[in-house]
Amino acid sequence: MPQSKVTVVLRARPTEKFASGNLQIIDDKTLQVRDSRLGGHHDHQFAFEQILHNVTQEKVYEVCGEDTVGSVLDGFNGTILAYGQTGAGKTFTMTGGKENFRSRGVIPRVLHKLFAEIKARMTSNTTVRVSYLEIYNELCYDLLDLTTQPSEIAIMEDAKDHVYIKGLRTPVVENESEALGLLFEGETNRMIGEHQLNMESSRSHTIFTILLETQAGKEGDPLVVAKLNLVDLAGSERVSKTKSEGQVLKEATQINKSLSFLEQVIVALSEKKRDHIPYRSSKLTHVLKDSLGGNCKTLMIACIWGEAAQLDETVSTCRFAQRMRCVANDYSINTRQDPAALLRRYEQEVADLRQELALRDSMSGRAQVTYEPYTDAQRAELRASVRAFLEAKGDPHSIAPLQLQSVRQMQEILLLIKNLYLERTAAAGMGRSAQTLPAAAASARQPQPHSTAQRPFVPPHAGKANPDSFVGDLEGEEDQQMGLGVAPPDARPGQSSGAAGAASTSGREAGIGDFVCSAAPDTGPASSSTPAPDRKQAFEDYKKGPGAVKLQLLTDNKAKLKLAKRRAKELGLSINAIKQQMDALKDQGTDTPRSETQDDSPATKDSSSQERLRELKAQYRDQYAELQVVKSEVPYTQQLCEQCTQELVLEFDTWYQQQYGVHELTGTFEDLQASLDDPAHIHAGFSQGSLDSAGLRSSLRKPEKAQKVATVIDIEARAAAETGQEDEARAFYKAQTKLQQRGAAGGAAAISPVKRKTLGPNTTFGGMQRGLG
Ligand SMILES: Nc1ncnc2c1ncn2[C@@H]1O[C@H](COP(=O)(O)OP(=O)(O)OP(=O)(O)O)[C@@H](O)[C@H]1O
Repeated sequence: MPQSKVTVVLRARPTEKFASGNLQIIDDKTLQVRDSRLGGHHDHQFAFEQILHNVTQEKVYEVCGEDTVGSVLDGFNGTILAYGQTGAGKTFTMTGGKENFRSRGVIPRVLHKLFAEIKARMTSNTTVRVSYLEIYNELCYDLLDLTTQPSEIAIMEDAKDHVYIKGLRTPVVENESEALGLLFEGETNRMIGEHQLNMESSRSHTIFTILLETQAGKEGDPLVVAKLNLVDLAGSERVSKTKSEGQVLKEATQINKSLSFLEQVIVALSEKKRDHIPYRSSKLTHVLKDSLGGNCKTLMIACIWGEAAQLDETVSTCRFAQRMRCVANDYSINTRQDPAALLRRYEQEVADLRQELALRDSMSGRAQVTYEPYTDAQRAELRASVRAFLEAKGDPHSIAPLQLQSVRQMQEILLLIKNLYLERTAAAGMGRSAQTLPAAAASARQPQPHSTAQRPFVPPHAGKANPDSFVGDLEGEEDQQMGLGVAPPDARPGQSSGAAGAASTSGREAGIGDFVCSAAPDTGPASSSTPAPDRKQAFEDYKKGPGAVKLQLLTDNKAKLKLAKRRAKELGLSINAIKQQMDALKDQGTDTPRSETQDDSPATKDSSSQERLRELKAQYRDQYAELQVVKSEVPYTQQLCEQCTQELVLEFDTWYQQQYGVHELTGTFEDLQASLDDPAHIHAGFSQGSLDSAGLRSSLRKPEKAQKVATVIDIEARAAAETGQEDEARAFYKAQTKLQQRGAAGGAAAISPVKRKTLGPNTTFGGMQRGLG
């Protein structure tokens, strides 16, 4: 498998205060950082695949994006990842300025190139899907569908340990403009906040994924599949500089924490002897597992802000970048078999071959030959022929042979003959045993305790078998279909199938048809003849004995889950009530005409209302923050409950089988699960009256930027039309206009095309008020 190290490119955000005394770009691959603040000089040299300073968005795309598109279309996974301190230009690099065609970032340019390339390749049939994941405060959100709950989104791994995300929408996009539309829509749904270093700081990590499936060969051939992750990480921040407080501070803590997990993974990957890589320590590292040390070509854009005041952050970004350069990825073309297409192809092949066969048969006068499975009537007819053949007296060479017509018919004949042979051998063997060991032969007809593996072959009417008379006994054997009457290996008393079971109790004369390869009845475990108790009953006993510890764990987890749900419900109700009070206060403020005759003066009333409103806002904020925490506990605990239940049932089944020598379980998982579930607790989800998370998130988003986003009809987009970028500009402009129209038509109800501000003093509470109002 080819291997390559992660490519790392440095991009410096333009600034008038570039610290040229500290930062020296030695050549287009080397940056020297001189830190003289601690007295003396500390020089660090950092190497990159390329340094991009004062370059256009187009140049960034050429260096970082262009090759990736071709490679993804060839079936290699790709990742482009922007990393760096807050405000260093990650979002600008990846998405770019939405209002401005010229400043569009890597993602829109990749989309353009991708569709242009698909069109140019023509030979293949490619399906493009996109998804947009946001990881905010360690919870996953679908930026293309805010109604999806974080608990419905799960990071999974397939049989080959490749990561995929369950529960995330992955709509098919037919063209560039549709894909851009989803990108812009997702962008407006991102969580952003405001602090000292960035007025629109991304408070979450986002991954825009393009999934490709190409049918390169004929139907049924493996599909070439690949995914391209375009990652905009939240920026690391020093809260002393950003002056974050409240919710923004909490977010910063989460962001820094998840970036340090990312760093731990990178450190582990760059150490050759490490065999455990802690991918599962955070959602971000788990989602990026394929991109970091996996099957993927990965490129990182390290974004820096080259001012003296940001020197520490620049050094730490460069250090991280150096570690990243040591990470090696293996990559190979990915293929996937589409079972439905393969089936369609085989069906077609079978149909073609049948037609061919029918044509050949009719040309050679064999029109009556059938290739379908034998019916009972056909089988009876064949049996009669075989019988006639076997019973015919005289010189075997002069007997008229059976007319062979098809492979299927030959198989039927061989099965008939094999069955007769087996029965005859068995009958002969029993005849001998009966002479030497009469007691053993007699006991073989009795139920014996033994393990399935040691079960002897027991003809039920051994003593009566007459090897010479078997042909006549073919009659009445229809039901068994030549040995299909074999009793299942774990047949229990009264369950032996076909003639074997019946014959063992009937005492009628033995017939050849009765001699089937039947196991003797299974009466219990290898070591004991105790019959197995009912599985459900046994489960009850198990829960009091060997399963007691696990059951206790399950009970504890269920109690925790119940508590968390109850608290979430209380908080939901309380938040709703607070909101109603806030609305009422606001209405009073605007609707009630003020009267001079009232006891309290308007000024006093006004200030007490303001005071009350402030209190309510504070309560709202605190309870909302608590609700977030409580709600993140629910899916986790629920998962623990489900895991405990599963383990308890599986461990019980193993125990039950060993204890009672049972080989095949009669009940289902659900039978036993039902006795553990309290459906009201486990599956109820959030109760009515509580706010669901999507509802709550939506209620906090506001339609503030939709107009701005698309009212700017970009002159450059039109200019581009004259400079050969017409298609690209048109797609970009179309996607923006669509978003604008949806925003204008839906207002607050069409909540998706809005930008959302999170709570917190730095983001101004007015943002939240507008969202609620
Ligand atoms: N190369 C650039 N050219 C012009 N403007 C830029 C450039 N890089 C960044 N900016 C501007 O700097 C500001 C911050 O950039 P951006 O939001 O992309 O930073 P970020 O690294 O994503 O920050 P955060 O981590 O806080 O989200 C934006 O106003 C952006 O337009």
